[in-house]
Amino acid sequence: MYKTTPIPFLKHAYRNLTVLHYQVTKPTILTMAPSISISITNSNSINIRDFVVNKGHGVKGLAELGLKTLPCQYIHPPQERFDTGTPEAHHNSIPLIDMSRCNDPEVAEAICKAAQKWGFFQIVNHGVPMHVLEDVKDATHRFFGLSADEKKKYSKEQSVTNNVRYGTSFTPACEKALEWKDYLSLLFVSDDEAASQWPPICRNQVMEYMKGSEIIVKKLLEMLMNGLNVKEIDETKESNLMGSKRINLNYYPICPNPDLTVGVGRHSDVSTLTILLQDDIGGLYVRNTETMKWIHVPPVSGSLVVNVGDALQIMSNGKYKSVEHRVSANGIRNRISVPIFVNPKASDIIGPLPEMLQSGEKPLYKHVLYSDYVKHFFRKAHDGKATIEFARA
Ligand SMILES: COc1cc(/C=C/C(=O)SCCNC(=O)CCNC(=O)[C@H](O)C(C)(C)COP(=O)(O)OP(=O)(O)OC[C@H]2O[C@@H](n3cnc4c(N)ncnc43)[C@H](O)[C@@H]2OP(=O)(O)O)ccc1O
Ligand SMILES: O=C(O)CCC(=O)C(=O)O
Ligand SMILES: [Fe+2]
Repeated sequence: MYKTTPIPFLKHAYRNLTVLHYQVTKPTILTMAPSISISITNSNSINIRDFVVNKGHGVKGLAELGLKTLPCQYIHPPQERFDTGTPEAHHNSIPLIDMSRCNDPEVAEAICKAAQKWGFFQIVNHGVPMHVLEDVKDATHRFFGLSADEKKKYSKEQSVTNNVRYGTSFTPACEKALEWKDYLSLLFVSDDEAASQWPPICRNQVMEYMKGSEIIVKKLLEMLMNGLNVKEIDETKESNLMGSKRINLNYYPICPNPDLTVGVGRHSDVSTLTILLQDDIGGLYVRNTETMKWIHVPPVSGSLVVNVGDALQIMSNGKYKSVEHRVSANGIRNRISVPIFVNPKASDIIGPLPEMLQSGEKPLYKHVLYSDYVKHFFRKAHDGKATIEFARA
């Protein structure tokens, strides 16, 4: 890698139009992804959005240019940046729950309490084999190790199906500041579709992870329903709770100025439950809804992070909380995470469960078509807890 001098030169205050100018000392070839090189001379410039979003290099391709400074398109306003200065005391973190005694009422109680207070908890001894977790992490690194051209085959523009999507940031077209993350999003429709459409480099490992987590997902939802006095999960409820699954592979490359940007901005998930596998790097922060402070979710080897999504907050009429969370960028190591979003079916209508309203409780949410709800989420930049207002009664 050759040496470059001052990067970037910020042309305009606003990001969409900004062109990043490089000044490069001799020689003028920057080596990037294995098979690609860009020739940059003193007069050359590249358009960041075009390079990252349209050309499919992603933020990983950008990071691999050897930037010394964060491009202005990624600079977030001060109030959205991470102040890692005063972390909450260690005891005040999300619960870590041992699922090996999953028929013990105390375990069920701990889960329901965590879903009410934190909306987040971690589980160990969950029954998903360790090699399945390791394999899907390796597969994630393999997918993002592909060339930009290979990955771009799965982009919105080129993918033969809407159910497979490679992208970067969250909604680049709507965002004032981009997020420092690339992703591959896989909506599970059927074994056959996954076998023919998911990228061969990771599909078996993702399938194993998805199938391997089915038992614990069911168990968690049963416990949570029990806590709402829902004794039987009939066909409709089963569809509302776990009628569809989406698995995202997230990649957060090393960032030149992690303090100025975010990996993922403040949001709540639109799922029923999310089961998240993170590696050992750390960077996920959860809002403590009582103090409003951000709490770090420490990586625990072999654990899975579980969080309540908006669909479950709506169905439980607000009893279980889908809590705001966000991810920092990292200046030293690349990070990956693999969430499984367990959702209602797109065609389901969701609202507070009848059991929640039996005793005269007022419905906090109206009934909404789930696909309308998700489209609303995907139509805007991350905006914290605002999404759920779409379903407010
Ligand atoms: C990426 O960064 C993220 C992602 C998240 C995700 C958190 C979740 O909770 S995901 C769980 C979402 N639930 C489901 O997927 C349920 C089942 N699926 C559906 O209901 C449908 O697939 C659909 C989501 C409603 C989309 O249906 P379709 O009619 O096929 O419409 P499209 O044209 O494909 O999409 C509409 C609109 O949304 C954008 N979009 C769709 N899928 C994704 C995706 N996986 N990632 C990002 N954006 C997506 C798409 O761009 C379309 O907008 P256009 O403007 O392009 O038309 C949390 C945090 C993150 O940082
Ligand atoms: O990477 C993480 O730890 C969390 C990512 C996340 O919140 C999401 O994909 O919805
Ligand atoms: Fe999330």
